[in-house]
Amino acid sequence: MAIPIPSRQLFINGDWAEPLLKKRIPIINPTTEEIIGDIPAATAEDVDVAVQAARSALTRNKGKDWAFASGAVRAKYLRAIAAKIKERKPVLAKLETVDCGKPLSESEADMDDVVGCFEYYADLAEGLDAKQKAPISLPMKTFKSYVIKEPIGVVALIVPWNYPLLMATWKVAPALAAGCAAILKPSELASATCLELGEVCREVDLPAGVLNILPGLGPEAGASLASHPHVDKISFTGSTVTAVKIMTAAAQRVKPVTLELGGKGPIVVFEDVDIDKAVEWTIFGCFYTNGQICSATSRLIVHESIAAEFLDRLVKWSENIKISDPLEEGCKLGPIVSRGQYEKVMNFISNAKSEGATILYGGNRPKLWFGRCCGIEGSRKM
Ligand SMILES: NC(=O)c1ccc[n+]([C@@H]2O[C@H](COP(=O)([O-])OP(=O)(O)OC[C@H]3O[C@@H](n4cnc5c(N)ncnc54)[C@H](O)[C@@H]3O)[C@@H](O)[C@H]2O)c1
Ligand SMILES: NCCCC=O
Repeated sequence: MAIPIPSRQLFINGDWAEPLLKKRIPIINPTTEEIIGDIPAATAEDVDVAVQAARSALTRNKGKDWAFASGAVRAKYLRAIAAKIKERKPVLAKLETVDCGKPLSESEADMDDVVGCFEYYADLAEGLDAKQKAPISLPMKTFKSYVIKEPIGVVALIVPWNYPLLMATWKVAPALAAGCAAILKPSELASATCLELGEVCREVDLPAGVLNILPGLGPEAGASLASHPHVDKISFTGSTVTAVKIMTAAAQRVKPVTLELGGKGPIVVFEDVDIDKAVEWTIFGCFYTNGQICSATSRLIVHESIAAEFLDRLVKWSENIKISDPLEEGCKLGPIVSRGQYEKVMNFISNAKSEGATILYGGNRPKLWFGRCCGIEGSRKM
């Protein structure tokens, strides 16, 4: 099924802008490994322009257009964005799937979450108005104290590829609800749906500069944002290695950061469980999002009295997972997002083997045409 891939530029100051150095990055469909389009690649030069646009958005009309508008005004935009995304769900879900490889049913669920998230923060933005200037009682009558909630300023939002539009929304929606102006830096591996958010912002007439979208390489666009003197805060989701770089850059200006990173998620199975249920949840935890989820149950600790039976059923379940083109009905496992990630996974398998692990199922490409998929169950005897 051919999906039209929109050709977009950077989204800066409410409009599309060609990257100043005219750089672009190919979009590779991980299922077919074909180049199906390209995305603009921002560099430090574009980051400067976008940061300036965001600062102007905060101060325009003395802040009354955005930063110091009522929460109800901002909520109106958030709801309008949610409505447009709901309208476009079928197209956005397909675009997400061809861009990052997750099964279509999961991309559809992500789009529902995106809509829900914008609506949720619209409610919170409205709720802010009643909380403004809440008095705080003090023992001394000569002083008055109030709580005033103000946006922190310009925020840089740097996100990964496994939930491209959803991870972006988790950051964009609260930032906008609070009255910040934002610069979103999607992952170079999956930026297509984040760029469509730019088109949605245009259609709902979001004030110019309130949201800017700058795809690009991490060390170029991402690093320039992290170290920019006029970015007030950074929110990052991704790997720990990158987080260290971002935190180091932010520390030079004592800039606050919020980090959501990866880890190793163990699932612990006791001897008194319903084995089939426990197997089902282990499989879900491990293979959802093609196994590329921060909360993946990537470490399994099973009580030894049920281990043999548990592993046996785990393998049987694994054999029944439908591995296919993620656009295909019923697909449960699509391709790994990129060649780089595929190689990382294969390295994990090879390291596990050399440390004495037994591969119970998979561990190789399941079909020749299907370049990058890998299903594995392993039991480490170490
Ligand atoms: N905790 C969570 O909620 C959560 C959610 C999703 C993913 N993750 C984690 O994300 C990781 C996978 O994502 P990834 O491979 O895209 O991570 P990554 O750290 O390689 O990249 C994340 C983002 O950071 C950017 N980046 C890379 N180098 C940079 C630099 N020097 N300065 C600034 N930005 C830079 C990338 O371009 C991308 O946009 C996994 O570890 C996963 O567990 C965590
Ligand atoms: N449901 C989204 C979880 C994000 C982590 O990868």
